[in-house]
Amino acid sequence: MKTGPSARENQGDEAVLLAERLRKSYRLPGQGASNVLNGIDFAVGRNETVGLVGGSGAGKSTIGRIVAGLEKPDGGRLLFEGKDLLRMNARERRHAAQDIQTVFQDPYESLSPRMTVQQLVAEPLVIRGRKTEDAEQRRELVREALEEVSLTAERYMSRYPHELSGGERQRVGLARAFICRPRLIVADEPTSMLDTSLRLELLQVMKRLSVKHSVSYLFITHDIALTAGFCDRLLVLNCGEIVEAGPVRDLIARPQHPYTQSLIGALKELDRF
Ligand SMILES: Nc1ncnc2c1ncn2[C@@H]1O[C@H](COP(=O)(O)OP(=O)(O)OP(=O)(O)O)[C@@H](O)[C@H]1O
Repeated sequence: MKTGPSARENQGDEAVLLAERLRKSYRLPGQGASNVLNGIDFAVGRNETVGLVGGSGAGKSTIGRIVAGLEKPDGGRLLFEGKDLLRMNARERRHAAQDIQTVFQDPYESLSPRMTVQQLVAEPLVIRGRKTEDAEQRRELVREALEEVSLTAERYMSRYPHELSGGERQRVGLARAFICRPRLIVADEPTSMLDTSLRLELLQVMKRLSVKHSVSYLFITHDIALTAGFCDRLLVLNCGEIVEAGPVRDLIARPQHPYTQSLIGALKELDRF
């Protein structure tokens, strides 16, 4: 296991995503710049689920937004399958965006209330502008995508987001993410609005789909307990630096950095509660 701010694992060759020296700061009116990411390095391997853990304000979602193309870093490199996402032209970036999908914490925010489930799940195909499918073929792909997340197509296709439970909405979000067969999914706290049993169910569906479709996840969470059975590897982010990185079981069993030790310690305290 490697610790320290420069902990970059030797995954460059097979990495789906490779971040090098990523920097980001925000400037608020009347205040100086605040450094959120201080030159971080990490990799996500092919078919790998990498957990990104850390406390509130550590910079986790900032990383997620940068990888998803929703925000630009101030510096560094971000290679997706060997190509630098930060140096692509608009057309290349749009193309890459289809291979990198997102699932967010709040499905209310990410699903348009005016679209039916059928339209929502089909939308990425429409955006992609695939000429190969007609409306009937698209409907069939939506049906398959819904069945894959264990939603019966007939029951759900014509519903609107407000007619779904929180867990169902997150499954629709997953179906939307998977329908274009991405290679990487950034999942930012996808389960945090669900209760414990729904949380586990959603993680099981996510795991099943990633194995079936060979997808890698960058799984962002403040809850290290969730990562134990779900992630292959963990990155621990504290104050804009990756302070520790390694296989999830090793890292939880033998945390090296004091910050990781405090996260694991809090977990054990909770168990005793
Ligand atoms: N658009 C913005 N303008 C100014 N500051 C921002 C902006 N977005 C994020 N920040 C600040 O950057 C820091 C990191 O935010 P980020 O959302 O990445 O943290 P996080 O680790 O995801 O936290 P949480 O677990 O609470 O969601 C925070 O201090 C936040 O206030």
